[in-house]
Amino acid sequence: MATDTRRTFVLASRASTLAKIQTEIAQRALEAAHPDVAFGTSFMNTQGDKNQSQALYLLGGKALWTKELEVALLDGTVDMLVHSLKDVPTTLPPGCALAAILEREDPVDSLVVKKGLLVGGREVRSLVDLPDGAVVGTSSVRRVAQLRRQYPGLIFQDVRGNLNTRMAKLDDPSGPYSAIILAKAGMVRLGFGDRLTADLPAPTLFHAVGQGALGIEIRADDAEAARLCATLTHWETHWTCSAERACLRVLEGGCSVPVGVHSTFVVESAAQRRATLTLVGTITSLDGGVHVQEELKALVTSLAEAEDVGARLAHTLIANGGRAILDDITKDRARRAASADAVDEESSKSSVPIPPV
Ligand SMILES: NCc1[nH]cc(CCC(=O)O)c1CC(=O)O
Repeated sequence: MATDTRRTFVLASRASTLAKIQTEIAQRALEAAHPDVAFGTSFMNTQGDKNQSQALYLLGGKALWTKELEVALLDGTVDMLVHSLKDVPTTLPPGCALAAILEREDPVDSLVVKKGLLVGGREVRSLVDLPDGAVVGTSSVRRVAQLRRQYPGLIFQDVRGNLNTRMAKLDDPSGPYSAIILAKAGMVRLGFGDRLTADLPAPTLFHAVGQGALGIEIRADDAEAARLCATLTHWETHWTCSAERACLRVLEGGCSVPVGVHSTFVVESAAQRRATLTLVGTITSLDGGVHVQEELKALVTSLAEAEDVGARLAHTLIANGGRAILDDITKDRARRAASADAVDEESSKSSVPIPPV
């Protein structure tokens, strides 16, 4: 089928600096692969960008960053949504489909220490260098749950806003944060790689499902967009991230549940698409008290087999203590959402602490 060269494909994303950079990455890759086709861009603010006061945990994490974009996609205003894959719900709305998953950056979480911070006259190089009572910013329950367990002396506090805003809050001399924790991929894409103090790989932090990868979402019936996007897919990333997403789909969570993963994908044969996939999954209670961790390793020869590894891992996690943790979280969220509704608009603008301790 020949490409309709008269059509301009509009790529869209949130309007944050990171989202724009990511959209440009996708646009450049599409332009390189399809020099005869025209690609444009469009940027918009989503609910997740607008609601900066309420804890992410209470907002529920469902389609916060994607919904408005999907409306524009489905009504034909735009054609391709460029997302951080970790922000894409595991089940897409009817009529939407993931058409590409680009090669993953390092999915690790990293520590960023406040500019010029000294403890006992020394530079802070890792979390162990921080004194008891130091405030560490992160708005992810996954990070907080896992770190509370290992660093009970530290105080974890919500920090919202796009990456630039968070960095400004960190470096504010009168601000509370000694350090913040962010996804390395976003920092590198933004050109803030030199601010990363230390990586926090598993088993310190199991990263979020899909972290570090970009996904392109299209209308499910747009065969032409699908064909253009398919050339951008990095199959190793696609299979790995699809396994992670299959796990999270079974756990019925979004970015608001403390689920972490660590994946390794060893290609046995690129020509035959055969690989050994090792997936570690974790579910941690919000106070860090209970941590369930399971590992599954399998030879996979198709996307479906990779997804099956993820789904099976989820069932093992559920059976071995994960169900109780997830049920507690559901109950806790309902209780907190009810009490948050009761406070007035003004007081809900103060920073909302993350979960119960
Ligand atoms: N929800 C925020 C978000 N979504 C994607 C990234 C980073 C880039 C990536 O994971 O690809 C971030 C920021 C962060 O977690 O520090």
